[in-house]
Amino acid sequence: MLEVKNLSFAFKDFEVLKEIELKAQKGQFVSILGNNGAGKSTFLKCIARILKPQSGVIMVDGKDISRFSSNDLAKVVGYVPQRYASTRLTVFESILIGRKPHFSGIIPSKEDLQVVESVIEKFGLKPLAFKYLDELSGGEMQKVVIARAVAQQPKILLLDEPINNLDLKNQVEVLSILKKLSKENSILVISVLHDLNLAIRFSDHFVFIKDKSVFASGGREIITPEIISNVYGIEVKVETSHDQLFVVPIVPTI
Ligand SMILES: Nc1ncnc2c1ncn2[C@@H]1O[C@H](COP(=O)(O)OP(=O)(O)OP(=O)(O)O)[C@@H](O)[C@H]1O
Repeated sequence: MLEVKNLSFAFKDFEVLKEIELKAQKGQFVSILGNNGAGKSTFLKCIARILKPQSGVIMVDGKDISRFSSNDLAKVVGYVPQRYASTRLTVFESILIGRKPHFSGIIPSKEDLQVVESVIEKFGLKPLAFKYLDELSGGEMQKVVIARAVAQQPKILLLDEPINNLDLKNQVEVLSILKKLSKENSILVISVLHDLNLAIRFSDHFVFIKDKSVFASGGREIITPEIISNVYGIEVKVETSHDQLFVVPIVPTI
């Protein structure tokens, strides 16, 4: 469904990504992993067409996304950035804007309103629906930004560190919603995550970026101490508990 071929990107002469390859299918939850500055956000921005790669091609269902109109792209790819500005909109209005690519005129349809209502419900945002965004906490705002991208109903949902402002309960809740969405609505979810253990818990596919390239890509079989130690430059153990894998950093006793 998504195929990234030979993608390279540089900021002027500073090369960030080199010959990146990725194939992913609808219904998958893919985690993009790697050190700070490895190029994870840059990779998502290339797929979202915010940045234009110097070479390579990004195909969705066999079509090159560089040829899509902005509106058609918004129906296919949703993007939740790492940082976002707050505006003087209510939570309801902000999520409704996510439906804009689907409007036939300037008035939202009954279906648009129903989607917004169900997304507000799903994210537990009903009590905040008519609050202004600049009155929200960091975590509440983060949920709204994700909810808006979900209301957009894209085929591919890109999220850049979607849980970094959230408490543990909300981290699990948001990742559970995204996981359910990927399975039930056959959406391809691609998320940059820093919490390896939550990434392992929720993802079907992992992409480790190191030295500008894909260092390893695959399922649970690539969650090994060798690969993780190599990518992050820290010694780790990988343990199994309750049928789940856990990455444990080996920290010298202080
Ligand atoms: N607008 C820009 N101009 C020049 N260099 C940039 C720009 N944005 C990012 N970079 C550089 O590109 C590299 C990759 O940045 P990117 O944000 O993609 O990394 P990341 O893996 O998402 O990092 P983090 O985990 O810290 O968010 C970094 O070295 C960064 O300094």
